[in-house]
Amino acid sequence: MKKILVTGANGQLGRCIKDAAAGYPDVEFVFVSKEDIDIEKADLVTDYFRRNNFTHCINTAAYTNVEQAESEEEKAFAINAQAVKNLASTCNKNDVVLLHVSTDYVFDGKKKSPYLETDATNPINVYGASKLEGEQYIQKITEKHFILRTSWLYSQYGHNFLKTILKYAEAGKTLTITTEQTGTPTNANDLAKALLQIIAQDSTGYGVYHYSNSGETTWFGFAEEILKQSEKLKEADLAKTNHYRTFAARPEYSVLDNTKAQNTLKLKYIDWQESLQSVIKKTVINL
Ligand SMILES: NC(=O)C1=CN([C@@H]2O[C@H](COP(=O)(O)OP(=O)(O)OC[C@H]3O[C@@H](n4cnc5c(N)ncnc54)[C@H](OP(=O)(O)O)[C@@H]3O)[C@@H](O)[C@H]2O)C=CC1
Ligand SMILES: Cc1cn([C@H]2C[C@H](O)[C@@H](COP(=O)(O)OP(=O)(O)O[C@H]3O[C@@H](C)C(=O)[C@@H](O)[C@H]3O)O2)c(=O)[nH]c1=O
Repeated sequence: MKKILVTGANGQLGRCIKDAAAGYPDVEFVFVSKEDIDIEKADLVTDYFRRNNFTHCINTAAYTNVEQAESEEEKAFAINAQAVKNLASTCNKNDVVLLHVSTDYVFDGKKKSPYLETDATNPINVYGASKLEGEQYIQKITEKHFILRTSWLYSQYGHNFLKTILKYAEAGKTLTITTEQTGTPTNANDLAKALLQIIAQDSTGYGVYHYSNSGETTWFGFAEEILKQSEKLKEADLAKTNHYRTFAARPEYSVLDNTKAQNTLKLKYIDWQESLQSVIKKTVINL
């Protein structure tokens, strides 16, 4: 029987995996939050693996505040790189398959067509650099790994762009949204299902994969679609900018090419606008 450890259980992806896990009654899931297991504490992690016979570990725990990472570099690397290094070596020692989530922000965004897994990485912010180092440790330390790079995650849970936009709109605030970056919004519920599908089909095509919804847009385009679909779009309250000031630089273009995962892992790709509809329904009710 498969026994899957899921870290970062209270984060948005962790919570989406918990929902998706209901479709797998024959699998044992163990969800741990930071309060249960702080992944920075290597001894705790080692001991926890010793006491449990996990077959898989899905690591969703991460430092994800892109802006704050610029002034908390040490903390970002401790969680996204050092802790991941320890997790990889514990998985390796216990013959546990590690599924890890990474980001489009490992790229510099200078490309003009979707990024392939083989394209050179070159992060332009601290968060992206820390996530890349985490990826590199995994690749060096343990063969049995799947690293899924995704982009612009949103869901009905946690903090994300979709919820920020809906809250601003509810409060009647005017939104000024950047057109400076192009990428693909990805429903975290779709990613959760994809991760569980990889495990269910006993895939052994270990390596790095790109997984996002399909299509592309700017953050402005994403905000506009959120407001349209939730019937809150008032043109006068939504403005474009190409000078939105931030601490962290972000890649100008970070669309991910999903062909490898489609062909090798047989993962289905869902249009981002179509996928947004299901989350909008849940999120509006939850606000
Ligand atoms: N959100 C996005 O847009 C994208 C995310 N990703 C990646 O996807 C993954 C999931 O992201 P998402 O669910 O959105 O992120 P969240 O920030 O919602 O969740 C991350 C979780 O990790 C927990 N965590 C932080 N530090 C530790 C620690 N030391 N030990 C254990 N748990 C810890 C956090 O707890 P607490 O809040 O208490 O600190 C939080 O619950 C991450 O790897 C992220 O880098 C990739 C692309 C896009
Ligand atoms: C809130 C807001 C943001 N923006 C801009 C800032 C930024 O360029 C862009 C996105 O803002 P956010 O800070 O919400 O998103 P950001 O934290 O950059 O999102 C990233 O998170 C990490 C974890 C990832 O891995 C990435 O894939 C990506 O999803 O929108 C506006 O233009 N107007 C606004 O009102």
